Amino acid sequence: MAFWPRKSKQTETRVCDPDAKPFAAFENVTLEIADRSVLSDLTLRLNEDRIGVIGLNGSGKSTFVRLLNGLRTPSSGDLSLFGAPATIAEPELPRHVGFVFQNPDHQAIFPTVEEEIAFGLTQLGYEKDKSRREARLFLATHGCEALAERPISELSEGQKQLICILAVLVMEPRLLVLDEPMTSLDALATSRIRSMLMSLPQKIVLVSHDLSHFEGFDRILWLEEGRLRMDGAPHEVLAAYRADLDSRLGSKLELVAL
Ligand SMILES: Nc1ncnc2c1ncn2[C@@H]1O[C@H](COP(=O)(O)OP(=O)(O)OP(=O)(O)O)[C@@H](O)[C@H]1O
Repeated sequence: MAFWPRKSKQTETRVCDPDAKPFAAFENVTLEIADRSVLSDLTLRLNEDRIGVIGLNGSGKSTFVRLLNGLRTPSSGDLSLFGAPATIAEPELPRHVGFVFQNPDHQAIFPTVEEEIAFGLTQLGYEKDKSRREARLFLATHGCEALAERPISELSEGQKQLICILAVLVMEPRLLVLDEPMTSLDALATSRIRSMLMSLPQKIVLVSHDLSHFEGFDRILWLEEGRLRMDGAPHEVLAAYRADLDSRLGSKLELVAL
């Protein structure tokens, strides 16, 4: 599903400050699912324009980024989003946080591209006709006008993912959270989407296993078994992560050799 439950089209921003610095503040945040600790004791403040999240499978990356748009809530600790406690900010988060999933088929819900884009505008309160017109203009701005009437199901994976990103961008969120959005794309589609992401004015939090996607990023968070193993400048964190992967691979190879 692409969108969060909205309380009302007319929901006015009351508690969130879109310009809050940091946009997210975690204080001893822990999250349990089915009595298992998935995130443990996270304390950090997020304010950079480009933040990457890395870690092995199951380390808690997807769960972590879902805290940023209210899809998950902490079991304990304090989480503040856009200057307000997460539980209070939650109804306003769809206005401020756009979320892009790994699989566009889990996100796109309308038959055609134009309808998918227009839906976001109706959520902002546009009348149906105006939202369709504005959707067309928005697609043209991003060089995608030719796709407007195409059924989403008939698009390539790269085109689908691009439309999913545009469908959240049309709502002009302050923060774009992307959970492995380029996993199924070829090198060309990946490169196009990456350059488009880097040119956006939005703050971005990106989860990826492909470390090359973090070129030009400001900060990397490395999660391991639900804890923050390292947090810092990309060149330092990525080098440490690569070294850790190498040592793990090395020890596995030694075991195989035995
Ligand atoms: N709905 C759920 N029910 C039970 N356990 C869950 C659920 N969602 C996540 N988990 C558990 O939480 C842990 C972290 O999962 P998460 O998807 O956040 O990891 P990840 O780092 O994004 O993994 P990947 O790289 O494989 O996508 C895993 O052990 C997972 O099994």
